[in-house]
Amino acid sequence: MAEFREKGPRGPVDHQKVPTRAAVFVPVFKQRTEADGRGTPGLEAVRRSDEARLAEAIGLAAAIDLDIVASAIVTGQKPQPAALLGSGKVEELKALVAAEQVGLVIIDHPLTPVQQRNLEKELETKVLDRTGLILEIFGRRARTKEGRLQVELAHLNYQRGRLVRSWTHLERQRGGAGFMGGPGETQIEADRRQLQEKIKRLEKELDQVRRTRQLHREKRRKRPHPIIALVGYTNAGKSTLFNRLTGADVMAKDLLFATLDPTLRKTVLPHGTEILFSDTVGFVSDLPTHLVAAFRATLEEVLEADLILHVRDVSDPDTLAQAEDVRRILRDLDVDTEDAEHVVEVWNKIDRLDEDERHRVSAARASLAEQGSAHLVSAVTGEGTDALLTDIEQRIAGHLTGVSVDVAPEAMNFIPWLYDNATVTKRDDGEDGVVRLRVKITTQARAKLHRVQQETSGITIAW
Ligand SMILES: Nc1nc2c(ncn2[C@@H]2O[C@H](COP(=O)(O)OP(=O)(O)OP(=O)(O)O)[C@@H](O)[C@H]2O)c(=O)[nH]1
Repeated sequence: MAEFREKGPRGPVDHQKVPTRAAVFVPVFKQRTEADGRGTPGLEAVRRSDEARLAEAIGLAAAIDLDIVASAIVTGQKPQPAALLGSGKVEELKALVAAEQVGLVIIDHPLTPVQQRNLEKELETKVLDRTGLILEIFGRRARTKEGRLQVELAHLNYQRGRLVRSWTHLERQRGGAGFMGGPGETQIEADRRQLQEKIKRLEKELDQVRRTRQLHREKRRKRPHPIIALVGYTNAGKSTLFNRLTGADVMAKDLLFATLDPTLRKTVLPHGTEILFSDTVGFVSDLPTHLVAAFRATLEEVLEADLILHVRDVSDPDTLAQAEDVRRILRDLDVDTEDAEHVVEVWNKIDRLDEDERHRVSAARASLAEQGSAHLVSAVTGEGTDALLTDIEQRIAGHLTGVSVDVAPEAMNFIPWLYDNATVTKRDDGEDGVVRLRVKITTQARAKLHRVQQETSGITIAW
């Protein structure tokens, strides 16, 4: 967890902007709330410690240009409707905020619009809740047009939710139904309409971008390369592993959500199988449902993957809770996380474990044996990655068969087809003009190859 604390704000540098002095507070209530529980019901063992929650919140805050000058776990009996925290606590925070000249307060808990407004008034600073913070981070990280549009849309939907809620809240205060008109309401109505229009415009634009991407995807689908998707909690080491496995140079920094847009890269496995690796957005606990929905399209890469690698940071004391969060989001996306054939766990950062911890992790892994194994790796040192690649190849090979193809000179035009529809693992250009190829091919492409062979003379195939 120290890892989070070491992080400085390393977002895209804006030289004109001095980092905002910020404070991070994690409310913890004796009377547990759903948001506070954060784990899966019944999974007490994986419930985050308060310290881990604080460390993560600081890490998230540091992911944007903030200078964290104060942080604390704030305990209370139960959430208060007015300002989430009781008035005594708010007073304490106010003093801290003033003493440290804090310009932004992050509350790692969902806030109702009323709570947010009241806290802003009391503390005399801007206040962000967890969703607001995650949206800020996403906004800064999105690179592609689609990514940017998705974030903007999620932001607007978030705002819309807050407008609607505060509006109904006003209604209730005024005595509820029957009250029509009035300046406040008209203004909110107008704001809502404007938001609605903007949302519609964005949705249309996004649709267009997606259609273009869909076309690319369909083109790719015709290719025979299996797709392996890397998923995992933010900072688990997906991009580092992606680089290690593909030799790519994707930004892998101590930067949360460095990968917001999916990145695809082709690589060749030890025995010559070509595959595409896809690096995807990092997950985080309490990812608001509408945000997951917004990224659904991006995550379609994951849904269509032949194999999903769930990358976990096993050096993080919170690794169990993080894994559970990732599984929950995957399940939301209709991925069967119990399917060990399809989802493989990769336990990363083992170089950070001492002897005892290694033992413990190995034992935990051994106990998994029945449900499919996990790979112990270090994306940084490369330990375990060869075995991982070999395992991937074995799993993928089930989908591919090897075929030998001899192409006579009169059928040379057929060779590019073969490169497009199969993975060529060996090629001999014989002196007799015959090109002898060894290829790996999907069942689908096999049927096509059979048809092409019947229509073209000069092709000999040993199935
Ligand atoms: N010691 C050690 N550090 C690692 C390892 N893998 C990744 N890291 C570090 O962990 C940090 C996060 O790595 P990334 O690869 O950016 O993580 P990610 O999962 O892609 O992060 P998001 O983009 O936030 O989803 C970086 O500082 C990496 O250098 C590992 O095997 N060992």
